[in-house]
Amino acid sequence: MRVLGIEGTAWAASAAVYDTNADPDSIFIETDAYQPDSGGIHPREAAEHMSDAVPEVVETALEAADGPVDAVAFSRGPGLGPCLRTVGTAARALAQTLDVPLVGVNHMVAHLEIGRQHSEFDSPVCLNASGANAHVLGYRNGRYRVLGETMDTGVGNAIDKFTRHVGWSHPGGPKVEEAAKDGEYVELPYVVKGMDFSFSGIMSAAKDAYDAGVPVEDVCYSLQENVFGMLTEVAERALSLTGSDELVLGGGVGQNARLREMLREMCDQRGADFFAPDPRFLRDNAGMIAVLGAEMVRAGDTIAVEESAVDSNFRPDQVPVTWRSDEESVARWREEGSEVKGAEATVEIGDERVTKRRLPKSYRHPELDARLRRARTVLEARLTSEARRQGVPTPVVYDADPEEGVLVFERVGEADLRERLTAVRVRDVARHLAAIHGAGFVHGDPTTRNVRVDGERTYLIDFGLGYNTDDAEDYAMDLHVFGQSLAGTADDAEALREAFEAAYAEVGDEATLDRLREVEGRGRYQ
Ligand SMILES: C[C@@H](O)[C@H](NC(=O)OP(=O)(O)OC[C@H]1O[C@@H](n2cnc3c(N)ncnc32)[C@H](O)[C@@H]1O)C(=O)O
Ligand SMILES: Nc1ncnc2c1ncn2[C@@H]1O[C@H](COP(=O)(O)OP(=O)(O)OP(=O)(O)O)[C@@H](O)[C@H]1O
Ligand SMILES: [Fe+2]
Repeated sequence: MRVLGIEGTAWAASAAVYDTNADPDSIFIETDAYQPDSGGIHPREAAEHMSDAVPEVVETALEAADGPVDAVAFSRGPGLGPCLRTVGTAARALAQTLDVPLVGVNHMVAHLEIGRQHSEFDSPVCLNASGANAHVLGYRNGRYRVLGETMDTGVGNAIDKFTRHVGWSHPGGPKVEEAAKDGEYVELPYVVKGMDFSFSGIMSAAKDAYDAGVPVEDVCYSLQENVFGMLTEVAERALSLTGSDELVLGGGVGQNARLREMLREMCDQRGADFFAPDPRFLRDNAGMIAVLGAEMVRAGDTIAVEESAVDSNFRPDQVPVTWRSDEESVARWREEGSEVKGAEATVEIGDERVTKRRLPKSYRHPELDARLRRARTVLEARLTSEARRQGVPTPVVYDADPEEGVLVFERVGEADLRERLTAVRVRDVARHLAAIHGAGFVHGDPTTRNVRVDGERTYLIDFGLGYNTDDAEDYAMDLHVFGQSLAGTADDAEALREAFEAAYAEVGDEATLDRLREVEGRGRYQ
């Protein structure tokens, strides 16, 4: 079978024909890139580029193919509305002219599937680091579940906004990478909430630092260290939560050598496998659309022209994954022995006590690493005890050594919640979170792995990402993080989530639930 793929969500007018009998690595891709004269991508101009360039790249791709095509696959979203509409129209016309089926591909799922296919991994955690998006995903129960994502802009767009501020042309990512080679580390914000993260604080701090005269190469270097450190950390959290030992990378920012180096090093350090496709498959390209399009055709997943409207907010978790079996799953935790490897720490489990060590992470800049380990150890000791005073079951803290990053706790529970999920326990967790929010702090990482279970009793552990706050947004993020961890680890995630929110509603502040709705409804494609 031969499938024509067409890509045109933002900057790349691209076409490729994938022949399922040929090696997917060798696929011929024709791309014509839009380059703005000044500033960032102008949606109208980009759409004009698409209407000029798409027919040409399609013609070139069809000429390079060995014979007629059996289907036309196109990016239905997410992306810029004017571009999507232009390319959608071209794809529909072509499918009708050639009299072949039409396939509507989710661009973000294509970014991760190309890595999964080339890697030949079974069911990896997928990190999508692209211009308008940043997600950590894992397949479970027929969908790619979003385990974590940016709470504001995509990672590439965040970097590109900084480079516009300093007057560099679009795209900024490669220029930051080049400038960073001569830079030294300066402190910038670092924001991770469970497996979610945010770039707005770090980006305004980077602009301020530049305006205050910090050498631009130092700002670039430090931006990369923090932003990619955050992405690597959340990828590791996803590996730890799901028990997976495979990671694949996707998206245009994945072309950055420092990001790839950090991810590889993190995976090496925890004994996981890492795969990043070639740059031509990382940036926007029609090869990935054609390859996923072929999988979808094989699964009978084609669409009628009348139902092929584009969707600029098309989320990856909206896609029914027809081409993979329902039985497959990213989650595959095993029995752990007396030494547990978490995302941040190794935990030695004794009969009565556990010793948690935040060992240095070699992928992280040593200064950032020391700062995070120290601060999190202090906070974890303080908030674990503070939660107990609020009546929330937590382990007793026996000893804390912030310089070494070591904590000694009472051993609690028989298992992690992810292995014993029930509605009763999930409601209990909601009440614990309401209690600590009422006392003016957040847990920061309430996942099904950071709750220990003993009969019906549930204990909160791992307060290292907690902090004092009276902002409803922060409380809402605790609920959001727990909901996402259910999606990644539970079979009946929806029902459990409802039970969780209903229990929070009974005892917690209504404003927090209102804010949760707002957080979850927020458009993320800025
Ligand atoms: C929806 C779709 O239109 C969008 N596409 C997109 O963002 O293009 P993509 O090719 O995946 O990524 C482009 C981004 O990738 C960044 N980039 C390219 N090379 C880079 C490098 N060496 N280091 C860092 N960033 C880089 C660019 O600065 C730009 O922000 C997306 O996937 O989010
Ligand atoms: N006090 C405790 N009693 C019993 N088991 C514990 C205790 N603390 C930690 N564990 C076990 O060790 C695992 C990892 O601990 P913890 O979550 O504190 O480490 P981490 O590296 O921060 O992990 P992650 O960031 O992946 O959640 C827990 O999921 C739990 O199984
Ligand atoms: Fe993309």
